[in-house]
Amino acid sequence: MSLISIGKRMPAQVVNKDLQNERNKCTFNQEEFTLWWVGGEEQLKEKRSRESYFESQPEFQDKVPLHFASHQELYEETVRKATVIFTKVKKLLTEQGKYDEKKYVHFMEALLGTGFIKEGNPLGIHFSMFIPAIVGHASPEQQDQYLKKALNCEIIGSYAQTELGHGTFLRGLETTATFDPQTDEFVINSPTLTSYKWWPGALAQTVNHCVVMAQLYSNGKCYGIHPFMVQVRDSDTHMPMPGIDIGDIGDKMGYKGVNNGYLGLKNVRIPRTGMMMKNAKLMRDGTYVKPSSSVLAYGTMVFVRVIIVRNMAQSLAKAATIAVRYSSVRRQSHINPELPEVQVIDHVTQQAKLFPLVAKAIALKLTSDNLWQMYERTTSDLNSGSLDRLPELHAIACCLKVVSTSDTATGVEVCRLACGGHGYLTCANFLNYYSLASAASTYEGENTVLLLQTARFLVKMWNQAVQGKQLMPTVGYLQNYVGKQVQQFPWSDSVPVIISAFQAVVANKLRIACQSIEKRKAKGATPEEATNMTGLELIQVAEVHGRWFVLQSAYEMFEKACQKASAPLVSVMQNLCKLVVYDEALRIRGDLLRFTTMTETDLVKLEQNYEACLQALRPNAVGIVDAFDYPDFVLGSALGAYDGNVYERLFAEAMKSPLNQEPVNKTFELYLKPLMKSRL
Ligand SMILES: CCC/C=C/C(=O)SCCNC(=O)CCNC(=O)[C@H](O)C(C)(C)COP(=O)([O-])OP(=O)([O-])OC[C@H]1O[C@@H](n2cnc3c(N)ncnc32)[C@H](O)[C@@H]1OP(=O)([O-])[O-]
Ligand SMILES: Cc1cc2nc3c(=O)[nH]c(=O)nc-3n(C[C@H](O)[C@H](O)[C@H](O)COP(=O)(O)OP(=O)(O)OC[C@H]3O[C@@H](n4cnc5c(N)ncnc54)[C@H](O)[C@@H]3O)c2cc1C
Repeated sequence: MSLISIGKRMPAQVVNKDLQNERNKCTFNQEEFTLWWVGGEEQLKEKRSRESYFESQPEFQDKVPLHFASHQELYEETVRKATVIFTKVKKLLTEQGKYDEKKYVHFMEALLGTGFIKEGNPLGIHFSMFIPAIVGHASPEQQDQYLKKALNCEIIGSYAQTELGHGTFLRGLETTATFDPQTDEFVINSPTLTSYKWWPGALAQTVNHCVVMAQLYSNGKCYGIHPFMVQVRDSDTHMPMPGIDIGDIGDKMGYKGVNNGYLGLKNVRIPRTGMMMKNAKLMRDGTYVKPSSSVLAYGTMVFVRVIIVRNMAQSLAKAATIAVRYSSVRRQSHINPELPEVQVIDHVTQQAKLFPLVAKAIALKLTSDNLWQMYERTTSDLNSGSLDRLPELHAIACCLKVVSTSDTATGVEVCRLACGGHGYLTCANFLNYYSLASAASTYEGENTVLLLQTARFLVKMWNQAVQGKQLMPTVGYLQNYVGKQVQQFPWSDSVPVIISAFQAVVANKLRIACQSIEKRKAKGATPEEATNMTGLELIQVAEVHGRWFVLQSAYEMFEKACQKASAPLVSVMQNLCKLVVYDEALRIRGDLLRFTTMTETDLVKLEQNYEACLQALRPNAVGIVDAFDYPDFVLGSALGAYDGNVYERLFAEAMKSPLNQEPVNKTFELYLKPLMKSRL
C-alpha cells in the first residue's frame, strides 16, 4: 500500500507561504512517521475516517464559540454534543458483545481524548471511571447487571470518592454504608457537611448512578472504604432519589463542560448486593470477607493514572503543533539587518522553548505505551490471583502521572508564551490544554502526594536491596548502588550512559534520604515524623526516578522503531531521542555534577550537543508536528491551523464576539455617557 494513500486530508485553502516552505524542507516521509505515531495502517485509517465523519457532522459546529456562553448554556451545549457522539458510537461498544479493555481504551481515547468537546465532556467520567470501576470492582453477576447497561448508556454514572473534607487521605473519608441485617440492605449516610461528596465529574445534573466510596460498617465494626452502586436520580424523571441531595459545585478554572457536583446521602437504602463484590464481600449474615489485598479498592485510580499519561502526551503534542506552526508563520525582528524580518522559529531561544517539547511529547507517548504494557501484564497477574507486581505498577504510575501532568502544564504555558500576545487569546486554545493538564496535576491523586507514594516504594526497595533481596525490574538498578558511600558514576556523553547516570542520581539521592530518615529516627522522631521531615529529598528522588523511566522507555522504543524505519526517519528519531535526553540531563545538571564524574568541560559539551540537536531539528519541525496528524477541528486553534492563515483566522474569531454584533453597546447610554456628562 502506498504510504500517502490512507485518507490524507488536504487543506481547502491556500497555505501560508512560509509554512509551505517549511513543508518543502522536510527531509523524511511524514506518512511513515504518522503510521509509527498512531500504531499502524489500520489505526490510521480508522482514525482518519472517524475524524472526517465527526468533522462533517453539522451537530458539531459551534455557531458561537462556547467560551462566550454562560455556565448553564455551556453545560447544555456540551451535553448535547456528548450525547450526539455517544448515540452514534455506543453501538460499537455493545456490538462487541463482551468488554475488551484494549478496544475499550482505544474507543475512550478516540472519543474523549481527541478534543471533540474542547471544554470537557460531561459524559467523560462515565467512560473513564464509572465503567472501569464496574469492571474493577463488580463481581461477575454484578457485571452482568450493570456493565452492558452502562456501555449502552442505559444508566449513566460517576465515580464519587472525594468529599468536601478529604480527597487525598482516603482512610479519612466520612460517608458511611452500614449494613442492616434485618432488611439485607446498606444504609448510606453523609453524617457531616465535610462528608458531602464534592468534585465528582458529571455528578451535578448528568448522571443517574454513582459508584460511591464509603466506610463499610457491619455488626458495629468498620472495615474501611468500599465501592457501592447508588442510584442518585430517577431513570425516567431524572429527579433526585429519596434521601439524595445533589447539585453543581459552581464555575471552575477549566473543564467547564464537566459538570462536577456535590452529593449528600441521608438514610439512602441499597440492597446488600449493591456493594461491589469482586474483591471484598459481605455475606447475608453480615460477615465480612476480606479481599486478597486492601489496596484493590484503589484499583480504578491506577487505571486512570495510566490513562492520564497517554492523554498528556497527546495534549502536549497538540500544544506544540500550534506553537511550531505559528512560529513559522509569525515574522518578528531582524537577525541580519540587510534581510527581511525572520520567522520567529529562527530565534534560537524560540527553538529552545519549542523543540524539546516536541521531543518530550513523543517521549511521553512512548512511555505511556510501555506503561500500558506493564498495566496489562499486572492486570492479567491480578486476574490469576497474583498481586506481586501491583506495588511496582502503582509506584511507577504515580510518578509518571506527576511528570506527565506537570511537564504538560508547564509545556503548554511555554507554548502560549512562545505565541506572544496572540497566545493569550482564548481562540488560540492554550487555555483548554493548560486547564486540562493543570486539573490532572490535582485529580486522581495530588501530584506531591503521588511522588511521596513512589518514594515510599523506593525507600522500601532500597532497604530490600541492602538486605540483598531481589528487586522488581523497574528498580533493579538500585542493587548496583548498595553500599555506604556515595558512588561517582563514570560520565560520558553517549545517550545510554546519560540515561544510566539518572539511575546513579536516583540511587545516591535515595541513599542519602534513607540515611536522613534513620538519623531523624535516631534523634527520637517516629518513622512517620522522620519521613515527613525528609519529604523534600523524597519527592526529588521520586521525580528523577520517573524521569529516568521516561528516558529509558523512549530510548528503547526509538531504538526498536529505528530498526524498521527508512534512513531519513532514523536520523530524525535519533535526533529527537538525543534532544529529550540532553534536555532532561541539563535540567538536573547540579545532581549530575554531584553524583557523576561530569566536569565543567563535559557540561559545556552537553550544552553544545543540545544546541546541535535544536539546529538539526529546525528543518523538520513543521514536518514532525504535521506528522502528528491532528486535524484543525481537533486542535481548535486559530494559531495552529494547517493552512497557517493566522491573521485571517484571528480576525474571523474576533468577529464572533457578541460585543461585535451591534455598533454601540447599551453600557454607553447607561454608564459611559453619564460619566462623561457628570459635573463635580
Ligand atoms: C477524568 C478524571 C476525573 C478525576 C477523578 C478523580 O480524581 S477520582 C478521585 C481520585 N482520588 C485520589 O487519587 C486520592 C489519592 N489518594 C490515594 O490514592 C491514597 O489515599 C494514598 C495513596 C495517598 C494514601 O492511602 P493510604 O493512606 O491508604 O495508603 P498508605 O500511604 O498508608 O499506603 C498503604 C499501602 O497501599 C499502597 N497503595 C496506595 N495506593 C495504592 C494503589 N492505588 N494501588 C496499589 N497500592 C496502593 C501503598 O503503596 C502502601 O503500600 P505499602 O507500602 O504499605 O506496601
Ligand atoms: C477537575 C477535577 C475533577 C475531579 N474529579 C473527581 C471525580 O470525578 N471524582 C472524585 O471523587 N474526585 C474528583 N476530583 C477530586 C480530586 O481527586 C481531589 O481534589 C484530589 O485527589 C486532591 O485531593 P484534595 O482536594 O483533598 O487535596 P488536599 O489533599 O487537601 O491537598 C492540598 C495540599 O495538601 C498537600 N497534602 C495533602 N496531603 C499530603 C500528604 N500526605 N503529604 C504531603 N502533602 C500533602 C497537597 O500536596 C496539596 O498541596 C476532581 C478534582 C478536580 C480538580
